[in-house]
Amino acid sequence: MSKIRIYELAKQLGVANKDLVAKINSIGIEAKSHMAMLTEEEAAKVTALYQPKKEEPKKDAPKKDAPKQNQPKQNQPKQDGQKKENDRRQDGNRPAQKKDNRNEGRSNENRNESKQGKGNNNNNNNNNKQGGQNNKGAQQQGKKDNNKGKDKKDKKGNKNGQKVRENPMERRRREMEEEAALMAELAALEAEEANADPVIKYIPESITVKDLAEVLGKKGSDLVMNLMKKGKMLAINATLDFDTAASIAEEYNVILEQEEEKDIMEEAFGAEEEEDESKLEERPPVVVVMGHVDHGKTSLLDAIRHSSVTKGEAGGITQHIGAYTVQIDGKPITFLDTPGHEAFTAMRMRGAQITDIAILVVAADDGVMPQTVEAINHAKAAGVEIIVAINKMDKPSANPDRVKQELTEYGLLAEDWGGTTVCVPVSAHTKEGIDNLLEMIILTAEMKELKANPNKKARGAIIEAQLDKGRGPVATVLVQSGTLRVGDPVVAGPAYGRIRAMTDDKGRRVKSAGPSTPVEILGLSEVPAAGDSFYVAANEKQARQLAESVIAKNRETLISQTPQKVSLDDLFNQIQSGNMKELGIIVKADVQGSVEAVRQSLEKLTNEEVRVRVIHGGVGAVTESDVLLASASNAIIIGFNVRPEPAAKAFADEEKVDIRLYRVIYNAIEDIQAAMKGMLDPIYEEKVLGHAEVRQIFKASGVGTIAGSYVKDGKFVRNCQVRIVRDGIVVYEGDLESLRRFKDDVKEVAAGYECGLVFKKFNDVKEGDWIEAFTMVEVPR
Ligand SMILES: Nc1nc2c(ncn2[C@@H]2O[C@H](COP(=O)(O)OP(=O)(O)OP(=O)(O)O)[C@@H](O)[C@H]2O)c(=O)[nH]1
Repeated sequence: MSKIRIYELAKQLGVANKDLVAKINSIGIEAKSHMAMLTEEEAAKVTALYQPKKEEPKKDAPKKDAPKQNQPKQNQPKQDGQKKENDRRQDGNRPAQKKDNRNEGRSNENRNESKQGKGNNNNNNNNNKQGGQNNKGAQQQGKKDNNKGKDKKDKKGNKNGQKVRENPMERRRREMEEEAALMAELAALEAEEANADPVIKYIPESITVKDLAEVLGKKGSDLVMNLMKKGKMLAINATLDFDTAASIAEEYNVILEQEEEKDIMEEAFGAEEEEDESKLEERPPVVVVMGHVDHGKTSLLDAIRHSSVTKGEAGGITQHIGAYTVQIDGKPITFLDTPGHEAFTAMRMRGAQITDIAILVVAADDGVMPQTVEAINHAKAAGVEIIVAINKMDKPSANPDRVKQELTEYGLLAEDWGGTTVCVPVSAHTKEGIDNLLEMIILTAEMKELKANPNKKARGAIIEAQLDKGRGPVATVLVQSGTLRVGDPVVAGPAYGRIRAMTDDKGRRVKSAGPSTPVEILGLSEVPAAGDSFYVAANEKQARQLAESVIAKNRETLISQTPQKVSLDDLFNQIQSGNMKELGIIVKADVQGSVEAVRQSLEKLTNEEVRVRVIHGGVGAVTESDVLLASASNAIIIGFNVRPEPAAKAFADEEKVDIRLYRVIYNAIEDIQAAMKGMLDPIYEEKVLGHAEVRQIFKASGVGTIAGSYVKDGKFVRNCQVRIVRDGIVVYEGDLESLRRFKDDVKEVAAGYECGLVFKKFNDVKEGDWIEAFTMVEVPR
């Protein structure tokens, strides 16, 4: 054993958890609770503390090996079952022990009791009382069944003793009292021990307060109350991460262990484990091309595969299946043929890490533009190697140095400037530099030592998929390991089926596809999503069952995850519950200067609990791509003097991404600051409750003017606010002091009833006045 929890050691030593924790702390080892872990060394140190005490007290108390000689009968039977407790029992048997020593003995016996039955325990108590007179106890040892009877005998014997000796009743009484006290203490310890024996329970990665309460065997409301008393304000439906739940559970003596997050597919097929080196073979790199609009992504991809998709598909030689492989000096490179980072991010969102290298296309005449920055951020976030292709070098206005200069601002320093980023000047038009770029890709890939085992069942990712009228669901898949074959039963998310046919990127029918090979497959039951992983199942039945489980799980996840996205309103709760360690923000503004200003001001808000990080900043409207990034990174979007594009707004609503729009930077900072402290001022909105007409005025001394009114619509409720309208003009707005029906105060008066209204500090109400009742309600931001 390398580590031991304190409660386990306490059990071994037979001491109360609390005492042990105190003792541990007293020797300078920090331990918050009995759940804390001790290293082997620490445990030994602590154990040592308890050993000398056993030996020390009596001169006739035997040392080390002696007990066996002196108290053989007493110890032997117990040794059979409980070697470790043996010594402690001796403590209990010793008369002149100090109080805490006695406690040790007792708590030990207490445990003993639970293990060996009551008789035995009584027996020990007797031993305790009788101190050195161990013989009786010793005679009783090992005869558990007879213990009770023996015990009685003991007592009788004592009584006899009293008769025979005229020894003072007093002493007997004291003894009885002592026994009673001892028993009570024992019971208390027993209860404590029962409590202290922690239970291990398993929970998922996150759990709601309600479910946690169930796990702990408590009422949800009790748990909320207890947490509240400890200063943790958590709603019953609040979701706690594992660590928070575990620390709460500790207080209830429950150890939480995390259930393995069971990915249906991984459970069925096993995680992609480290392969035996000898089985691995080199595989082609998978490359994605990213960059700003019109910087030449398509042209570059085009130039690379020597066709001209921009001028229309040439003779059907190359099929557009979403990915293709080119051979460079006999070495293949697989390109994802979907330029732009949307597809890339969509895949990443679904957990698919399929690309090895990202080519960042930057037009030499245009330089780094907003989408270039986005692309950099996306690639960095995914941990993908970036190679910069400075395109359009054929243009007279091309200025590669400016591009390199601008890239430095985003952490990319060109190799020839002393950095590590490979920058290759190219022209998709003249093909200048393309070979060099491809060479760099090969080099980078070699450095990365990309390998996979082709000799096993295939698994990989869906690159794109659509429903073809004639052929049904068609999916382009990228095999990541193993070899995919026609006839294989596959499952990809909710889709399953036996592969009917496979086509490669050149439109040729193929029978198999190895690692890093893109192929189009037919035969799936439905259209999977880009980014879904696919697996080859044992048979079609297994594939179908797994797909069905995925469908069911997706439904659950959709329901449970939807409200979990971060928003400023629940930021504080998330910080409190430990869910939020980093607040990601995307800043969009009208000018670059504002973006920078906001970035700096916001990042300064970082404190010990939460790090504020602007993961992307740019000029212009909030776009769908911003929302996509926010959603994938669980970030919020802040806009200055910009609006979201309508589609982005709709997308944000769908994805539950919080978009905040401001005109003044300071307001944004204030909001985030307030949200981090849980003090975001709520927004209130007036809600009209009803209307009444004043029909008669009464004066009552001590009360003031009572407006006898008739509720026309809605209702009036106690403590609502009112405005009195006379000839279209509001003459009073304030609180309703009292609401009565006849002489009684009432909670509410509905439409069609008469009532008496008294207004706070306003008596000038007149017949015919129109009263509007309203209340202010908090509205979600
Ligand atoms: N002079 C010159 N023009 C180029 C080069 N590469 C691309 N272009 C032109 O730049 C324009 C945009 O090229 P695309 O390949 O469509 O750019 P893109 O980045 O794929 O654009 P989107 O798909 O709209 O994001 C086209 O008019 C191309 O002809 C180049 O190397 N030199």
